[in-house]
Amino acid sequence: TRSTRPQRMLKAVQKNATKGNPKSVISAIDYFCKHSEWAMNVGDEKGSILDSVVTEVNPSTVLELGTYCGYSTVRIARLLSPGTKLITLEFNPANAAVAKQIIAYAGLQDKVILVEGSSGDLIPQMKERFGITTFDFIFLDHWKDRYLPDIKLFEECGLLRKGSVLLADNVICPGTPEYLEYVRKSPRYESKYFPAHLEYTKVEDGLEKSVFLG
Ligand SMILES: CCCNc1ncnc2c1ncn2[C@@H]1O[C@H](/C=C/CNC(=O)c2cc(-c3ccc(F)cc3)cc(O)c2O)[C@H](C)[C@H]1O
Ligand SMILES: [Mg+2]
Repeated sequence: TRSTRPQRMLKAVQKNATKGNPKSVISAIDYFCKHSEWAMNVGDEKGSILDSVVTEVNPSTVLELGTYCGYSTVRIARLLSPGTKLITLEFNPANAAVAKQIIAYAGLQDKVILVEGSSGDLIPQMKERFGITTFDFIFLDHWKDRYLPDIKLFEECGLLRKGSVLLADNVICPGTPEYLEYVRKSPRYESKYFPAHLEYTKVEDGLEKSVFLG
């Protein structure tokens, strides 16, 4: 049967990237998406903004919602200080299988805990399963209509502290209007929009950075 796009992306990484070199894995995926097949990775332009926010926060506890193929997982994990791990949630087993191999090809498997399952089920388990008190940094890049219910779940589960940073992809395209309204109107968040473009296109998109005020 025909391969899937994630499988073809993995092949491109294995063919064009250097094992153990995260930068080359990132470049190989971006090249594949620009010259072979578009895919919904955060991409190089928004990825650079993601890099700068991760570097600024220098988080000890990190969560990513929506691993997909692991592109942003690799971008984030390569910047974490020694001993710090990121937890990434992916509910599609086929995506998780590809992401696992891409993360391993980058040599970052020891810095990543990939959990198969739905954020709605897993967020309430973070404390007991992973010994998390609060998250320093959260990257939201899963189904866009799940950003708002999941941020409310973080609040309910006491997983945010004064200064926790949430960074959300696609707040313009495809768009997350309810989430955007919530974080921009709520007195409990200080929100800032970083304009950019939809990965590998000229379409407007951007990232919303929201700091929890406690
Ligand atoms: C209910 C379970 C929720 N909890 C969940 N828990 C765990 N994992 C979850 C959950 N919900 C989803 N996932 C996983 O995350 C991934 C899903 C990612 C979704 N991303 C987009 O839809 C998007 C679209 C465009 C786009 C823009 C323009 C276009 F024309 C077309 C496409 C661009 C972008 O940058 C985008 O990130 C993965 C496929 C999916 O299995
Ligand atoms: Mg996205």
